Amino acid sequence: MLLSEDHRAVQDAVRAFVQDQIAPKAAEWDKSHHFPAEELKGLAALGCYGVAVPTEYDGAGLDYLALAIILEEIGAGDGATSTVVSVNNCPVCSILMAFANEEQKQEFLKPLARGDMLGAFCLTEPHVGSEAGGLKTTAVRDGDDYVLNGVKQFITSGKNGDVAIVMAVTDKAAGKKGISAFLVPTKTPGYTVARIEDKMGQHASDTAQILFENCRIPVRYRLGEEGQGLKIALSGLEGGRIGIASQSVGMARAAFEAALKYSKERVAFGVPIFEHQAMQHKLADMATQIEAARQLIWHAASLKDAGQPCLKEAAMAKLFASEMAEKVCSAAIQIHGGYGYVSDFPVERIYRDVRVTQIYEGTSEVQKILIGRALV
Ligand SMILES: CC(C)(COP(=O)(O)OP(=O)(O)OC[C@H]1O[C@@H](n2cnc3c(N)ncnc32)[C@H](O)[C@@H]1OP(=O)(O)O)[C@@H](O)C(=O)NCCC(=O)NCCSC(=O)CCS(=O)O
Repeated sequence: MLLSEDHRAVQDAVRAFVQDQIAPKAAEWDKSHHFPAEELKGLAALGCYGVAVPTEYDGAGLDYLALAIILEEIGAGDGATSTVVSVNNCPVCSILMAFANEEQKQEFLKPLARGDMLGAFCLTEPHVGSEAGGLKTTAVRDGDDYVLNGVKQFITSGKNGDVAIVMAVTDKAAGKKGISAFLVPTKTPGYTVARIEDKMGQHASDTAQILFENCRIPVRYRLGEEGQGLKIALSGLEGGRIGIASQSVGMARAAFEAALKYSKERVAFGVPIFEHQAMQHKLADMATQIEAARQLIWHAASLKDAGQPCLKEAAMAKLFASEMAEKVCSAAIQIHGGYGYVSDFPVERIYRDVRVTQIYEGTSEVQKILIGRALV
């Protein structure tokens, strides 16, 4: 698929910023677990926080293809940073665009799209991940308020975020149709960061467990109607999966480029190892897999931009890209030999960062459920 001049311009601008401001700092952020607030502001100024949000709501007014391109570029610089930006765009901004009323858009969507606020998405719970409809957090109506109680798990930007979209049960008897969605400013009393996860990778983004203890929010912060919460969450995850697929390609690309460079420098048996046919075959496979994943993502994004159903295509893109990325990053370590296993070279960090793409925003197994359903 050929990119338009406009998409190329977006790609060039974000790539230049990422290679200047993010990629050189990623290793240090990984070691110090530093949250890159300043660089995120820079990305927000480039329009990366609300890429597909219309300009009337302070977004960049672009499309999902642009978002895919942008998240690949950020992912190539730092996986963790691309996760923060991805979640803010989808599911957070995309859900607000689709389900928020005008007042909610003014109060939350505009600052989220500008980068004056950062968003989080609270669906997963300690005992409920893939079975999204089985969540236990409750929201009980009390006059003009709802009172939230429960625990949410693995929440990107749960600590550094300003507002969270929270799914909670409002009618237990109604099962999946008894779940509702709420906007919860993270400063609301009763919203507590219970723990920050000590992760394998992606150290520059916070992943939090959030405790809701009698967390009281006004009824006007409910998104859509009571009972629409699961639909709202799952529709937001569709674009989110295009985003995670895109960051996977970005990380795989960075690992591939590091391996290609190393293969031209490292000498074995009298020649740079790149000269050995076995090495070229490995690199050829990696480049081909990356391009195949990218094309699946751009296809899914283009369908979404055309207003066509893309649940299956987004699942395929996420499944293929995240599985591909782990294999490519592993191959990049192999090409580096022992140096691939130590932190002097970037591939060790990228491999740790990329592993979770097969898990969050729906595991590979969940993507196969979605693809399988579409085949019936
Ligand atoms: C495994 C599942 C796919 C099972 O789903 P269900 O069978 O329980 O739900 P459905 O009946 O299919 O859907 C419920 C409802 O939603 C509507 N829906 C579904 N998808 C869409 C969509 N893309 N657009 C619009 N509407 C949609 C569907 O039509 C139904 O509505 P009606 O009843 O017809 O009115 C599912 O449970 C699943 O996907 N599980 C994985 C959850 C997941 O990805 N979790 C990760 C969360 S985020 C995270 O990991 C943390 C990182 S971060 O901070 O974001």
